[in-house]
Amino acid sequence: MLSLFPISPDQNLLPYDGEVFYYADFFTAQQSHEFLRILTDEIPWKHDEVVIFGKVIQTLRKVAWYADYEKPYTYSGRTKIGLPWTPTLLLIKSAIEKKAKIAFNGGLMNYYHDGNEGASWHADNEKTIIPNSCIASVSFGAARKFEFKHKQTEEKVSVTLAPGSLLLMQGTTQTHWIHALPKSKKIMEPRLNLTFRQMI
Ligand SMILES: O=C(O)CCC(=O)C(=O)O
Ligand SMILES: [Fe+2]
Repeated sequence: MLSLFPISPDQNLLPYDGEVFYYADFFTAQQSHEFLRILTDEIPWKHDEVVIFGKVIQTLRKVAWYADYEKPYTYSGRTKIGLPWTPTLLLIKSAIEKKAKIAFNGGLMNYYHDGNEGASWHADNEKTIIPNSCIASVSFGAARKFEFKHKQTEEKVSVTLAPGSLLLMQGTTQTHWIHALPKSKKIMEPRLNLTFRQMI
């Protein structure tokens, strides 16, 4: 849903049980364009594999996992070894670290070819993530709706993630809320999303 007023960056988007901060113009339109072009080419995007009821299923969206010194990361029942950071990713990571005032040592990157691809409801609360740490999500390409749902009350909060935006999810967000990137038939353009994380 479009809001008449820009969301204040200092305003917590969640009403309770977590903290989510949104910065619409973290990167300029020109930077976003460049990062989309470079990262689309330089990241070795691969379909994700998830284990559902013991079966390995390939997801439509493509992913890549980066980390400091080849840290293994267990996610959706699969263990992955991180790729070494590229200069472009390090540039983005350091800009975000300055804003969030913390250091990230891992990142799950997502590539959605168009609105037929999304991310289903989940919380990023794997054992390999530092509990209640900050997850920083950067978006380039198509603007997409991103939703939060409280695990008990089922209250929903949604935000449109614009190209060049930064979303910080922190505090108890992953304990009490799940999130999703809903599919939308109207969206024809690709979207690239980088989620920087703090791993144990
Ligand atoms: O694409 C997004 O905005 C979110 C992806 C996500 O939730 C994740 O990588 O855990
Ligand atoms: Fe997530």
